[in-house]
Amino acid sequence: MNGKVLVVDDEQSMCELIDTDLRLRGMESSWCTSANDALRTVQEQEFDVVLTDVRMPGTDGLQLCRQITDNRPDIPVVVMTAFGSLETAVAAIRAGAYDFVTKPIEMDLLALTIERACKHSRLQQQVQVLSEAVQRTGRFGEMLGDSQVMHGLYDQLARIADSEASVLITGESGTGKELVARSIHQKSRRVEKPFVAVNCAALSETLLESELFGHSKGAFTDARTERKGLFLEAEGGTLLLDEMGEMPMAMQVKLLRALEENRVRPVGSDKEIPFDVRILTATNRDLESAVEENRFREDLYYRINVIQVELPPLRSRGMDVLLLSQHYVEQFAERAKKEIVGISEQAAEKLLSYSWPGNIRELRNIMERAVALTRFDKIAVEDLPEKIRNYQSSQVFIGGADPMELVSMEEVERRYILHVLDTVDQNKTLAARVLGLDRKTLYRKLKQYGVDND
Ligand SMILES: Nc1ncnc2c1ncn2[C@@H]1O[C@H](COP(=O)(O)OP(=O)(O)OP(=O)(O)O)[C@@H](O)[C@H]1O
Repeated sequence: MNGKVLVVDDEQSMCELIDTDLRLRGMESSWCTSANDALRTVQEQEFDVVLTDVRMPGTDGLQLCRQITDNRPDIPVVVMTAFGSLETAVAAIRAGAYDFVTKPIEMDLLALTIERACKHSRLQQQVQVLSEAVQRTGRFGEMLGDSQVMHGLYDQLARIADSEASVLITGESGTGKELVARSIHQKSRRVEKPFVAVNCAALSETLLESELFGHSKGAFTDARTERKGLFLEAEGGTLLLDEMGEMPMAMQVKLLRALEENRVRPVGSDKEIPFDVRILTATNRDLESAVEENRFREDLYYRINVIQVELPPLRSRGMDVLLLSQHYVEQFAERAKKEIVGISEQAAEKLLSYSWPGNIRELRNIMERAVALTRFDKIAVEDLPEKIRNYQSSQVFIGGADPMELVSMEEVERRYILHVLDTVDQNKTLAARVLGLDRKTLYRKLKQYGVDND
């Protein structure tokens, strides 16, 4: 056990007894015999928990509890009440106490309560830090994230925002590809001009062609008026072709021609119109395999993939899960006019160990639901869906199958690198970014481990 406890009791012998016991359990501890002394000590030193008796001459334990929760809400207070005095216990909780224990004190139970309170206090501090981080750092445009892998991404985005090169944005569904495209546009010199996005999977081939290139009046049955098309609507700005992997083959040919010539020919027209648009594409498909299987044109692939931006899955972004959760809780709580400050420690643990197949979109939906459901001032485990509550994570078992097995640092490194690779679906560029290694070093290490580097 670790943590620092301030024990307050007007009986010195009681203070000494608890103090000694807590020290034996590995905790740090100090004691005072009056509430006023305690208030002073809390201002001078940092504590994880205050444990106080209720009945004391002068300022009593309940008043002390009120003053601490008003001035230092980050320090949980545990109150000691006499056995059978339930009213006092209720009054203590109302005064803001984290929990209570009854006298005569059962030391194991007290230690457990204090341990829980310490954990709670640490989480509170973490939430506070996260909340400040949401306000302050870890942002690129509208994107949030303070993890190493996200900072790597922000650097890359800052470098490419002002170039004119086509960018292929890849990543699992819900990882923020559209948001990245918007951010690139917002940071580029095209920012004053339009950003236009089109979902290539949502339209049939003919509709997609007239959506992108426009059509002349009477070009087909429904074409009663002339239409400009998205390439021309985005003039001077940026066009995002989303779900590019779904684009029909015949359309791919037409798109390639337009990109090569920087001109579009509206459906039913014989005039070609030049355009000045930066093209961004996004896909959650593996386009390289699609090229190999002849489902995607190789020439178009090279044309759109001048620069590739790979978005890491949420499960490889570490504490960003909590940062984003906190952000959405604040957003939805404000909308619902509910007083919710954050996420309970237990709920945070569940969120951190879940695998997030639907990434940030899934997390956003889950937080919206949790805010609507919760009856507490913090999102609790019961506010989370069953799939998260019951999720069995395959945690990194650095020690291997046998928990008693002791291994060398080198072996720990090998196991961790392989674990990260598994987590990002064997994507070596992403794994290198998560690990903070350059690709060459990662390749060298994988070669040492006998992993195929193709
Ligand atoms: N880093 C981030 N910070 C804040 N919100 C994010 C972040 N990434 C994604 N989101 C939010 O998550 C949701 C999904 O993002 P987006 O639509 O950009 O994902 P996508 O990868 O394009 O998904 P799909 O492949 O399904 O089209 C949006 O509500 C977006 O605002």
